[in-house]
Amino acid sequence: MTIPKVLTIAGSDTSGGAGIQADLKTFQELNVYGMTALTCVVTMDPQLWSHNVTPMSAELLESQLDTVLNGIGVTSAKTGMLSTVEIIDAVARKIEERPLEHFVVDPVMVCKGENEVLNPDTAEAILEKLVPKATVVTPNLFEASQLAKTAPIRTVEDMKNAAVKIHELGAKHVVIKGGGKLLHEKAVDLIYDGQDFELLESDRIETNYIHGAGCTFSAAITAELAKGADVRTAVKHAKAFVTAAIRHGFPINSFVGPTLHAAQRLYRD
Ligand SMILES: Nc1ncnc2c1ncn2[C@@H]1O[C@H](COP(=O)(O)OP(=O)(O)O)[C@@H](O)[C@H]1O
Ligand SMILES: Cc1ncc(COP(=O)(O)O)c(C=O)c1O
Ligand SMILES: [Mg+2]
Repeated sequence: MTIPKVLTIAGSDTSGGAGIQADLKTFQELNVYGMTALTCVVTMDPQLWSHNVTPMSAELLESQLDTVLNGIGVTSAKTGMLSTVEIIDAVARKIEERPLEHFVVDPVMVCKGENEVLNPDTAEAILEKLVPKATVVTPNLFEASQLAKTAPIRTVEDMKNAAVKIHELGAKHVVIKGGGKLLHEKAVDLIYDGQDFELLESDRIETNYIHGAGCTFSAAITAELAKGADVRTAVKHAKAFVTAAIRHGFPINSFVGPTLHAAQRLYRD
């Protein structure tokens, strides 16, 4: 049996719902073989749940990328939290050395519940160095406004304008996640390929347990691409996967609730 091999280049969410943990759980659910290049470790204050990000050195990240890209090989890879400009540079260099069939860039700039960009320099580096190499880029509304350098995005029309600008940066497909924050009754995501817009709508679930939803969504896209789906089909399967995961999200303490990565398997949603 051959199983597609995939890589996530992302941070560790110690609480298990987002980051590299969400990616690996999603890969496992979707029948691909997951590998990792760790960029940083995120820990939380047990009393306040404020986040602390400790980056890896760029050298250590490069060694991990060499192991996987040069020593094994993958069909698709994704990025998540990258934390420093040096790490983003290292990722860009390694991907240039060994271009991938599919490269999904999830331009993580914020953690849910936190409003500040983790590091403003990284937003600019992601835009310049990684977005042009992306098969698919998957910003949430905040990240899309940062990449497109627009005012806050509130409507589907705003999403379309931002998608055009992000496509001009060089990404082949732009997927903007409206999620629960758009002025819309549904949870709407937008796909743009430089020609056509397609809106994906799902029921908007009333819940606070959506920690890691974006990581789960981009990991599912990466897995589906590795299995041979075209981008639109991959995004649609990923949307169904994350919607089920959100529907069965649950609290792990009084601060945070992740999505349930196993939801499709356990509940046949
Ligand atoms: N309340 C919700 N109900 C249904 N789907 C949602 C909800 N919130 C987010 N989503 C979906 O989850 C996926 C991740 O989006 P989002 O939570 O905005 O990303 P991020 O975690 O990167 O901020 C998208 O497909 C989005 O539409
Ligand atoms: C390591 C890591 N990556 C990514 C994220 C972003 O998660 P989300 O999928 O909710 O956007 C977080 C949020 O806490 C994180 O800790
Ligand atoms: Mg995100």
